[in-house]
Amino acid sequence: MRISVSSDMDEPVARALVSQLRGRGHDVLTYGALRPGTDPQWAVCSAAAARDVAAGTSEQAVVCCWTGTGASIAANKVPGVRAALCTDAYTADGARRWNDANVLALSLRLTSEPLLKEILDAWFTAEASPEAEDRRNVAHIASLDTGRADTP
Ligand SMILES: O=C(CO)[C@H](O)[C@H](O)COP(=O)(O)O
Repeated sequence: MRISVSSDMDEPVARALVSQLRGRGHDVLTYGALRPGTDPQWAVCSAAAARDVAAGTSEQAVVCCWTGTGASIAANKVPGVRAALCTDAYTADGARRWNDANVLALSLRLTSEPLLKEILDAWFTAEASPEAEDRRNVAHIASLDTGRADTP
């Protein structure tokens, strides 16, 4: 699939991320410090990658910053985006399964290359739950995006 990737810092793990995604056969579009000429500020490059997902030009995105928090906050401001900050494989599995997350946020500080592989394995293996309760939660997130929440 096509995946947009952003990072505000040119760290070895960010480069490993791009390389691992390409190695898995994905078409990777980079932003920020990974792509000279684009704005490397975490709020800017994370939102750029997230907007690709909202626009449908990328199926998913991975947004990175030192803590992962700023990248996830910025990505989640884009309507239609469900970004999840994942620091382990279990969380990545749950983010895809229960949250139907379409953007993976990573901490450059906490993610080693072996851990990155575990997180990506879980992220790309898990599928969104078809359970009614899970779909209702995800639909509620969509209603929050529009400002017309379906419940208080
Ligand atoms: O984790 C981050 C934001 O959530 C940034 O990566 C961190 O603040 C470092 O940014 P800078 O190099 O601009 O100080």
